[in-house]
Amino acid sequence: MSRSFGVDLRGIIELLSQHLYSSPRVYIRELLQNATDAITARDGGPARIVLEPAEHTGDGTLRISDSGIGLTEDEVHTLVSTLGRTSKRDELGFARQGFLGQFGVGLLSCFLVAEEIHLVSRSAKGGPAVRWTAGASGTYEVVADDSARAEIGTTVTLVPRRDAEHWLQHDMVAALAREFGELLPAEVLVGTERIAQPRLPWLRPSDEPYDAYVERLAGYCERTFGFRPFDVLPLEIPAAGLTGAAFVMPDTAHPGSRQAHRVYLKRMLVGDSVEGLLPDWAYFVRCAVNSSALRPTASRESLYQDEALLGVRDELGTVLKDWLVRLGATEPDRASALLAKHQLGMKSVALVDDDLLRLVEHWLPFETTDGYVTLRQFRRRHNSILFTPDVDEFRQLAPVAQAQGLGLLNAGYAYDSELMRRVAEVDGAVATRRVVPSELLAAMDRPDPVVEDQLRMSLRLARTVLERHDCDAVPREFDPISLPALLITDANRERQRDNAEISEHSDPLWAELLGRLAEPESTASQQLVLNTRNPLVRRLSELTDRTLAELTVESLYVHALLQSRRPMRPKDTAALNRSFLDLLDRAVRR
Ligand SMILES: Nc1ncnc2c1ncn2[C@@H]1O[C@H](COP(=O)(O)OP(=O)(O)OP(=O)(O)O)[C@@H](O)[C@H]1O
Repeated sequence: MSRSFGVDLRGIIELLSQHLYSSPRVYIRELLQNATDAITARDGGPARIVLEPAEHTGDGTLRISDSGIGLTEDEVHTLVSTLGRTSKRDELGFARQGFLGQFGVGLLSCFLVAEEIHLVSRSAKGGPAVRWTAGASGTYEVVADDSARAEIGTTVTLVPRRDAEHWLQHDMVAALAREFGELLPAEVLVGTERIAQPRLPWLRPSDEPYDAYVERLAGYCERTFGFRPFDVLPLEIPAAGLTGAAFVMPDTAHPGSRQAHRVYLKRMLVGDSVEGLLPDWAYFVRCAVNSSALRPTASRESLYQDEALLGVRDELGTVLKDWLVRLGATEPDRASALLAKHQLGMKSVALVDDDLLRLVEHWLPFETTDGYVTLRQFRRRHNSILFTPDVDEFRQLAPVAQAQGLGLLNAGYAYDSELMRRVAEVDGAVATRRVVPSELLAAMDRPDPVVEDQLRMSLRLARTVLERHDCDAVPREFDPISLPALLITDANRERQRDNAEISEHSDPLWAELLGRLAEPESTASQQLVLNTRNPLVRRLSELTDRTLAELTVESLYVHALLQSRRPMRPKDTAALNRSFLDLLDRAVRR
């Protein structure tokens, strides 16, 4: 007698195909999963799954037979014919240990490729064999037929949907069975070809030398992820029934790139681009793992975000961190090569992890006025780290700082300034300090009073010219001599505050100097520091042509602005054009 599922089956199939499963290919996974679970439930019986694709059955159908526990007629009614019913949960609805399935909808995925499903089964519990036939239209039939099957187990036959015939053909079935079921703990055959290999590739047989093991895993990584790993780490978390391997990528990876791990749950593939297994900072590591305790989402294509997954993520993060610290201690050259490639990730972890902070201090080179050196080397030379939080500011201040014998570090790249703050938190406030531009000003000498006097008129003129740029002119003697002027953007109020800050940390001489520098009458937001050692600046006082003197001052301002690499405002561009073209005009006319 034909019965109805009592639901709109076509609607459900459409729901599954469009919103749950990414592709019809998952039907093979669901069939393999049911066969494996049935074998597990039989406990101790033969473990054999045979897939016969269309070329083998000869009638376009696919047959999959297992030596599992089978189904009685009653079970076919209650379990197979009732959507959402499953034998793989206990009375309280918890997933039963050892089984892959849990939702009671997997068999329906066969309707993504099949018009009809035939199931013939004989139960290990006894009773006659039973035949179940269901159509995608939503009807099914159950018939007890003792002659349908002699051995205990189940055979499912799929009659293809129109246009889905290719899903049931040999090459497709073999490829999918290999992908999903390669590690299943049963003998899996497609036709006569054996698919499953019982050994998890990352487990090391007791007689395998460690080097050969690492080499074998490197080959596995190349085949699976497409890169030869920088290093291979075996993984084991007994509490999560997890074993596997982590592969460190040899080249720069993007910190924002998606994690893509190959994950098996109870030896069935979940996917090869599964996310969420490692902390975000470990973006340069790929894992292949099998776990018996983590849970899949309903689609079985990703991991369910629960406490167990969070625990695993933390533990794997610790394993990777320990490895990094060990590498730094035992193989410093390799550690620094790795750090150089994965700087961003390392820096981001170092912000929250002191072990990694030490590693970064030891091995990561930073741009400084001493060239590329590590934080540790820099601190050894200068006691504390004076840094700029901005690359442009570093470019502008480095030559001046260098000439004054001050060590300056470029902390203008991602995470650098935060790292400096972290070092100060861990090692005390004096360990690192942000440079304030006026600090450099403080390190420069005031000009000789005679020179200052000679330049008095020029300075007055310069202040008048620069007023329209909201800029003050300040004379100082500094190196390098070749640099005529340095532009310091430092709003007055901000400067006062910075000065107060420096006074707290500096010796009394500096504090006094800074006190003198806090010229209260100046409210300009910028200062053009004119280098009184520079010949061009010196010659300013000799100019009798006022217009030429004004043009020269404006050119010095624009030049210093360009040097500072700050954005040009329209009025700056106008000044650049005016001064450059007028000077050119004068030169040509002469
Ligand atoms: N090959 C089989 N041998 C024995 N029982 C089977 C077989 N295939 C399906 N069943 C029974 O039918 C039930 C429903 O199967 P279905 O694949 O729809 O869901 P499930 O495997 O329980 O859960 P999931 O939706 O997570 O796959 C199973 O719980 C199982 O009891």
